[in-house]
Amino acid sequence: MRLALIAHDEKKPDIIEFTRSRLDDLERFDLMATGTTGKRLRESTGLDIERKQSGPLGGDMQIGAEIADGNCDGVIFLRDPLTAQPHEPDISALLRLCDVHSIPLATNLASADAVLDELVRVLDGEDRPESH
Ligand SMILES: O=C(CO)COP(=O)(O)O
Repeated sequence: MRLALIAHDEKKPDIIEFTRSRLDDLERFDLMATGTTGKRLRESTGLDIERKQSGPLGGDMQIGAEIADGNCDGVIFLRDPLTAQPHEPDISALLRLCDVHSIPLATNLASADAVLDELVRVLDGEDRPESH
């Protein structure tokens, strides 16, 4: 199962803290991230994370493309609601694609736990041997 992790600059400490607190669960996923988020998470957690471009340079669009191709099962995107972003159209496009393709999306810490809990529940179901 493939999960995208993204955080705006003001939220990077939060995504690092979140990732540390859910390390055992997150290790079960195939992870990808926008450039700087992925770099910071690799450095601080040692997780193996595929890094896309930095968000303002097209990383949000690349994750959007993964969603459109059916290669992303969830997005945790800790957005900064108080700072204008130069690539706001890219951000809106990514959020829109989550809705188009019905991809679980968390945009703050409280919902991040809820989305991850649900994805882990699905993973546990997939891991369970089939009963006959
Ligand atoms: O800007 C972002 C998402 O819109 C995040 O990009 P970085 O992870 O490269 O900082």
